[in-house]
Amino acid sequence: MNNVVWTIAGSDSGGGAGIQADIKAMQSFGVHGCTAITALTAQNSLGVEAINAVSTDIIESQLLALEKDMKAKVIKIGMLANVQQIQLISEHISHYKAKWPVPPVIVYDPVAIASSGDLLTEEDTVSAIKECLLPLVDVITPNTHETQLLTGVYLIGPAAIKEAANKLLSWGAKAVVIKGGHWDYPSGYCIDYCINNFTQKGEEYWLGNEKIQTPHNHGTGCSMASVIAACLAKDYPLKDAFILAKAYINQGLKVAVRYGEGIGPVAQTSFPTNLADYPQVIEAGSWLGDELDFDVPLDFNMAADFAPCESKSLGLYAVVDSVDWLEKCLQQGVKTVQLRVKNKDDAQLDELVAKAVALGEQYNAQVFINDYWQLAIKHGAYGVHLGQQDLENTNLAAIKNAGLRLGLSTHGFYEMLRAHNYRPSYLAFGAIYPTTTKDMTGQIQGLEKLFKFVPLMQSYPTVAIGGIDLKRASQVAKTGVGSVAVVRAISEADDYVQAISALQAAIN
Ligand SMILES: Cc1ncc(COP(=O)(O)OP(=O)(O)O)c(N)n1
Ligand SMILES: Cc1nc(C(=O)O)sc1CCOP(=O)(O)O
Ligand SMILES: [Mg+2]
Repeated sequence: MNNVVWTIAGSDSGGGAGIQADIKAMQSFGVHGCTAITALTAQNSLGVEAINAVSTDIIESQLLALEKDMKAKVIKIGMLANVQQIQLISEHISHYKAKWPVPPVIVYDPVAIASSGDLLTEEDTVSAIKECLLPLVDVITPNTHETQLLTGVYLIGPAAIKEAANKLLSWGAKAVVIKGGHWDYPSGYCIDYCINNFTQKGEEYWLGNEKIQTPHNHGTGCSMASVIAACLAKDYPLKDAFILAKAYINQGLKVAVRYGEGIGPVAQTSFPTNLADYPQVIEAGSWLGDELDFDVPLDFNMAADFAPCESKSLGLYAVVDSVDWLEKCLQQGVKTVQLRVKNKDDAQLDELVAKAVALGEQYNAQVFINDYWQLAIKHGAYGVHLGQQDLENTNLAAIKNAGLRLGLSTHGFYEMLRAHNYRPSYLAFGAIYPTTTKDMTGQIQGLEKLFKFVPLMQSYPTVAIGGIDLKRASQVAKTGVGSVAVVRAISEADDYVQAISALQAAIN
């Protein structure tokens, strides 16, 4: 695995921002940071005294040395001190994208030094960024001040944020993260925006949390972009990298201290493990969603705090596609079962759900119905299991008011925090391993992430799903997850009775 990330940026003699912050933030996320220095700034906690641009020859010699031996998976670009530097870096990036066996992902954090905006106010600088660099950039991460300088859009509200982000996309960037640390909208909150045309067209995300009150925030921009770069190098999707970067900054701001007379640097800490440091995923129907003028989908009716499950540990969880299999599992003592049927007509479904609910009652077990929440309500099921894409067109209030439990699927940090908005009855993490039961391309989490998800969501019953077989079940259980959900490990076993008892033993 190539965990090399380069930072092409300026040195901050005060140690709080630039190259110095980048390497520390990258280190916190377990990637190796290499550097090509573009400027030697003379600064301390009171301000910037000088910016000494490094010559393009010296920058090039650093890039050539790295290219020969330590190619990067992700390149983070920070301060570029003049048009010549922008042109040089653009030429090199263009060569890497064309010639390297694996083209690097480019994260560009435009730096308008201090609050004066010096480096981004020259017209030729902005044109060089637009014309040469932006078409090569995968993710640009300006703060609101830098966004205004680059786009000319005055950021008075959410519509203006979107307009500016779309301008940056139209100039070639594949994704835009606008850091809201300097934006006080709504008052007392820090709201960040991301639009991603990188993997999927026009996916957008808003994150928010109450502003952390500290003057010691030097280096937050560089650190946030470096964490995004590090996470992308570790194959996190951008929406998860965005979440983790914000959580890391929140964690660092809470313990930041001063080292000189002036503003101290954001503290460089470690992978965020405290839920209180994570931002909120802002959604339609929430208070912050209303403040940001989100449209509420027609069939959606927000609800949170669903009925709890009897126990925090749901044990072996059989996911089956027929009433016949449901009964076989119940007969073997499986206490959590899900009816997951696809492609049946309405009349058949009604009957299947009615039978599944009756069997659950007969065996005193928790039967969840996948997808068909109206039928689950109609027949008084124990609970409903829904995916993230179901959330927009489900009347959650109806499920809650009927007293049904709600289980939610999550695939990564972003979806986990989104699900947390609804305080469901349990959270499922998947797909832990590759599976042939369902196309989970790009959504395989692995055990390392499961080890992070479980303690963050410790107030919920938790479930792991995807590619879990008898050999893997005990490893999965060691993460502390309260339940292991399987399809093929039971349905394709040579002897399902023996498989169920072996899985139960492995989990316990
Ligand atoms: C326990 C559990 N976890 C995740 C899923 C996946 O549900 P969903 O996202 O609704 O996808 P489909 O199962 O409908 O394809 C699940 N069913 N059970
Ligand atoms: C139905 C399902 N949902 C998943 C998710 O990650 O949301 S993975 C999955 C398939 C699980 O099947 P098996 O145990 O055969 O791998
Ligand atoms: Mg479903």
